Order: sequence, then structure tokens, then C-alpha cells
Amino acid sequence: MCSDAVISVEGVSKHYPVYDRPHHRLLEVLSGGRLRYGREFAALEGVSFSVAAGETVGIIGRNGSGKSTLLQMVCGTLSPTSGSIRIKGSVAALLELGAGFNPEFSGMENIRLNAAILGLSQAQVNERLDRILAFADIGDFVHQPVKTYSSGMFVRLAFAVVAHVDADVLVIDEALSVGDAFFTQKCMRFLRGFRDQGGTLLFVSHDSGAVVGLCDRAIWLDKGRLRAEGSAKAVTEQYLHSKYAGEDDAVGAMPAAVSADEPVAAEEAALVVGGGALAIPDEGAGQAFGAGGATLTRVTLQDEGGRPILVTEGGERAVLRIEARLGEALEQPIFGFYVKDRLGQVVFGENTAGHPDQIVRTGMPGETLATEFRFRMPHLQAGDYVITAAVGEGDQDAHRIHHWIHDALAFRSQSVVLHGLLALPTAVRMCRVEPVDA
Ligand SMILES: Nc1ncnc2c1ncn2[C@@H]1O[C@H](COP(=O)(O)OP(=O)(O)OP(=O)(O)O)[C@@H](O)[C@H]1O
Repeated sequence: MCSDAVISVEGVSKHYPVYDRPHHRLLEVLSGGRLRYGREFAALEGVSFSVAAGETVGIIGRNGSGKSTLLQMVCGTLSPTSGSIRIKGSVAALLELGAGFNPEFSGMENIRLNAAILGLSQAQVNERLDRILAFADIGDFVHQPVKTYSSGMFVRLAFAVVAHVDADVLVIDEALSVGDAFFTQKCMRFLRGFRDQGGTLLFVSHDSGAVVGLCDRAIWLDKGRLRAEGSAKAVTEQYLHSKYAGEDDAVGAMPAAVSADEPVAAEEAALVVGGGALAIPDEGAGQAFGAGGATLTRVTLQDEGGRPILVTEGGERAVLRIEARLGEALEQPIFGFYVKDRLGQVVFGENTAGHPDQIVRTGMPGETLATEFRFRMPHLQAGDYVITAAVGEGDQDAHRIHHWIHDALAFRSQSVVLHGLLALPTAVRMCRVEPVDA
């Protein structure tokens, strides 16, 4: 464990007794503990990690993997069965909905109560109240008891308080999944600001895009055990690989069905062979997956003259061609791709599911199918990009992925983008609407 760690979790386990029948618990109590009806269930087992000051760490894992249990122990609302947790500095937490708020009190009363618990004096609360109310933006509901709140209003209020106390460590559990898109953006802006000012953040989310966008590191919990720890990008990819390829029989979202929970790039792209060139994979761990009924054999990004696009200024006409050899008959083959930035964030993508007039309806074993996507290269912020390619069968909603390569190709953008991730060719004109009389 590092000595400068703000959060040190050492060999932490949490065990619960579980009973096959509800009355078994009662029988055990009545026997004074002499008879055992329950068995031990390990919600967490031997978890160790540390978080240094100023780090942002995401915790990912399937439902029931122990994420909330871990956060509750970090916040001290639950104690471990064994192991130890040490925290340096003050912690403000946003755990599951309802925690810390009195349902009978109004929003305003809960603001004061919570802010006081989190260390603010009444004078500090008064001074920050307008900002807290503006952040929560729930209007007159702030005077109603919080038991009347929707989950969205509740999380707005809870987040607003947490955002205005002076905590060294913030612990946030799935809060962003409840709010609407604008509120989520507001929270992300706040969390980025908190991180940039040196705050330490422990962040649970099912949205791997948010984890990659916000966190330096990630920890993957699997059935209560720490399965992987490393850069947010690499760990998230391993997690998604296991989720889509293994346990879910390779059913996932095809590229371009952009949801919040999409794959992100691998840390090192073994399949990248210089951009614009083809990539023929030996299935490398974490780089590719799929049910295997078809194999991607060639992925190229070229200009209209057939020259590989290794570097783009933006605006060039491009042809992204994906070829796959079929090992079995496919009904409704689908091809798709994503372009992702260096953080693994999907910038754009497309697949053939939305183009039913352009697809080959049935593919036969031994055949090779090719799909060409033609578009103008966008003006992307300067940097390195990778292309994920996939082949599957079915439609956008129900499909089976046969082969998916996270980082099939790489290219570099040297566009000058002043604002945001990309620039659109934009016509600009300024005029006077009301000329001033001379
Ligand atoms: N009080 C309890 N008694 C028995 N089992 C419990 C108790 N609390 C949690 N568990 C079990 O511990 C495991 C881990 O739960 P936890 O809520 O930490 O998972 P999670 O990763 O946060 O899940 P989710 O993503 O669904 O929120 C689950 O199997 C859960 O059923």
C-alpha cells in the first residue's frame, strides 16, 4: 500500500449470512446461535487497493458484484467482516437514493442538515445556499418533504449539497444514471472541476464511457473479488470484453448503436498496424471477441484514389472497407464501425442495419463479404484515433456479434479544432439587424 494513499483498502471482506427459508433465520436466533441454518455469502472477498490524493478511480462490475458494498465501507456506513479501510481527509458521499436524507423534512431542511453533517457551519450554508439551490434547480419543490420527490429530484438535491461542501474525497454511486442529460452534464462538469482542483474521487457507474471520460484508473469487481485494476481505458475494455464475449454469449451492441455502455479502446492496440492498412487478427486477449461464425479479414481506410488515410486534415472523401470470411451461414449479416478518440470515447460510427436496401441478405459458409462505408472525414481535434470494426448478424435490436476488433486501425488527425471534439465546416455571416440612424 502506498503511504501517501488517501484511501487504503486492505484485504477487505464482507460476509452476510444467507438463509434458504426466511424462518431459518428466526430458528437460528431462537437456538441462541447453537443451530446453524444459514450459510456465509461473500459480498466482497479479500479486496485491496489504494487511491492517491488527486486520483479519480472508477469502480465497475456487474449487478451484485459488490460495488455499493465497497463504497458503503469506504464511507463508514458499513463495517467490513475482515480487513481494514483507512481514509485521510473528509469524505462526502452520494450513495444509494435515500441515504442521508430525512424523508419527512423538506428539501431545504435536508440541505441544512446534510451540509452540517458534512462539516459546513450555518454561516457557510447561508453563504452557499443560492448556489446549492441553483445547482439542484428543483424550484419550489425544495419546500416540500423529500418523500414526495421523484428519484431525479432527489439526486439533484443530494448532488447539489455534495458539490458545495469542502470534501477532500468524493464518493459517488451511480448518481448520474438517474438525472436527465442536462443534469448529468452539469454533474460531469462539476466532477471534472473537482478532479482538476486536486480532489480525490471514487466513482461507481454502469456507464463505462463516463468512467473512461472521468477516471484515471478503474477497478473491476467480479463476484466480490478484485478482478482487474489499471488504466480506466484498459480495465473497462477487459470488463466489456468479458461481458459481451463470455458471459453473454457475444450478444452486445453493434458498433454505431451508440449507447452509454459501449466498448472502449484497449491500452495497447496489438492489431493496429500503422493506420490505413489492413489488420488480420490472431485473436489477442482483450483486443477481439465474438461468436466466431464470421472472421474479419481486412479493414482499410482509404481515400478515393485507394491510398491509405494515415493522417487526416478533415474533409477528405474516405472509404472504410470491412471484409469478413463466413464460417457459417449468416442471416442478415451486419457490418459496423466506430471511430474512437484516445480516451476510448466514440466520436462517430455507422452500421449496415439502417441500410436494408444495401445488404446481402444471406451469407454462405466460405464466402467473403465486404462492406464499404463512404463519408467525408470529419475535422477531428488533433490526436490519435482508432477504428473498431465488427461483423454480426440480425438487426440493430437483436443481433449476435461474430467478430469484433476493438482497435482494427489507427489514424491521426491534424485538423485545427478550436472548440470541442470536432469542427463542422460552418458558413458565418454577421449583419446589422437594426442599423443606427446617422
Ligand atoms: N444485507 C445484505 N444481506 C445479504 N446479502 C447482501 C446484503 N447486502 C448486499 N448483499 C449482497 O451482496 C452482493 C453485492 O451487493 P452490492 O449491492 O454491493 O452489489 P453492486 O455491485 O453494487 O450491485 P448493483 O450494480 O446492482 O448496484 C449482492 O449479491 C447482494 O445481494
